[in-house]
Amino acid sequence: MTTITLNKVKTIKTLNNIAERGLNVFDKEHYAIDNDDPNPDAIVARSYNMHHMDFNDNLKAIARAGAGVNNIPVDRCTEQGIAVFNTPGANANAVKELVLTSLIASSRNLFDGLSWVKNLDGEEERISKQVEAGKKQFVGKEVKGKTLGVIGLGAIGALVANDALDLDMNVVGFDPFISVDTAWNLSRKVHRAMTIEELFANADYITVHVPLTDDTAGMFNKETFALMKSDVHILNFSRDGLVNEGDMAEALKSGKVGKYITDFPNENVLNMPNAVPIPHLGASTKESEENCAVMAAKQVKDFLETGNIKNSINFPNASLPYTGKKRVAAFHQNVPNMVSQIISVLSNYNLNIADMVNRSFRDMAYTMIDIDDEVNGDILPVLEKEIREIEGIVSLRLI
Ligand SMILES: NC(=O)c1ccc[n+]([C@@H]2O[C@H](COP(=O)([O-])OP(=O)(O)OC[C@H]3O[C@@H](n4cnc5c(N)ncnc54)[C@H](O)[C@@H]3O)[C@@H](O)[C@H]2O)c1
Ligand SMILES: O=C(O)CC[C@@H](O)C(=O)O
Repeated sequence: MTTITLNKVKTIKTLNNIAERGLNVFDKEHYAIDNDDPNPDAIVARSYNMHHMDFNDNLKAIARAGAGVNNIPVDRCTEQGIAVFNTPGANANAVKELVLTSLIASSRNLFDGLSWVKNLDGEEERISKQVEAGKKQFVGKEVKGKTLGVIGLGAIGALVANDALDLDMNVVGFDPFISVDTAWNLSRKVHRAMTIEELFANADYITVHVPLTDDTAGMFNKETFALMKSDVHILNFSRDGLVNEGDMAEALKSGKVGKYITDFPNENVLNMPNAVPIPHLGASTKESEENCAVMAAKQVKDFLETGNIKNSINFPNASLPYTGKKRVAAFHQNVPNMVSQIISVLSNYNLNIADMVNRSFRDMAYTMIDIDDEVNGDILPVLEKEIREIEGIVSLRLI
């Protein structure tokens, strides 16, 4: 087994509450969790909005213990050479369970019924009379035999779609970018809609599981509501920005949308009739919080110690077995000659290459080169300086 030598204690800053099992991945000999350090090596966060934050030059990685990364200024991180990670699928089961719970509970008017009954007062006999007289206002609908439209068949959407079949629902899914892995896991009984309009036209319930991006923002609006059945129930456990909330308020008032179940309450939602606001509980289970925190911490630790990358959203995935030899890890523009220029610096110092990997992602690329020879500590700063000076290098580490 290769022993990894860390020169100094690295600091990890956490934003939000990160499960202890995840933080324990960072052994105390080599890491300090220090939320006051202005120059941490890495940040681990959940939904904390980082758009207003400045990032120090020492920061190498940000890990989102969760799926959505719209709280992170990803483009700015890429410009500064900071790797951003997330934890795909680690909280999917938690969200799926709450989606299916809310689907049935809201269809049965359970949330309204519970608030009503909690406000009843009087003696037992009077309460039971009020219950029997009042319950007719909460008559609901069974989901069996109805059609659920699932927009986005990724980690969460695919689980929801498969399990809704077990509720005897018809399931229609729409995802033009579905991954091969998810397609394999999706039941053949899930009907794949060719257009989102087809899904809108047929669904009695619609649940959305896509990231918030420039393309998906406001995808629920008065034009798309017009394509839906009347009294459709919409479940949003993805992000509030997917919905034009002014249009949603109108659609709820007119009855076009029967219920809007959302994990993202705000002032608008709280004032909407028939909105069911849930306090962002989708991923809030012990299991999911631990899964996400452990996965995020392992990815960051591996990146800091070996340069290897898994589940980054702005760096390419790249992996080279770590043998303990001196490793050059460079994040750079995806343009010709970068690798040869780095190798040329190494060969000027008569350093032989043991292994290397070069991967690209959009405009950027990542190169790791293991040096076969013992490198004299004195030349490391010179090597670092010369490689950094190559045009197109964004960030560099000699690990
Ligand atoms: N409520 C919560 O606590 C909670 C927890 C986890 C995730 N989320 C949100 O849910 C989203 C989905 O999570 P996930 O883990 O399933 O992510 P995922 O990346 O596994 O799946 C997203 C899917 O959406 C698809 N997609 C993208 N654009 C689309 C479009 N225009 N139309 C249809 N499909 C489209 C992608 O192809 C992908 O398959 C996250 O981005 C996050 O915002 C919320
Ligand atoms: O951390 C949470 O509780 C929510 C996470 C969720 O919104 C996500 O995108 O993964």
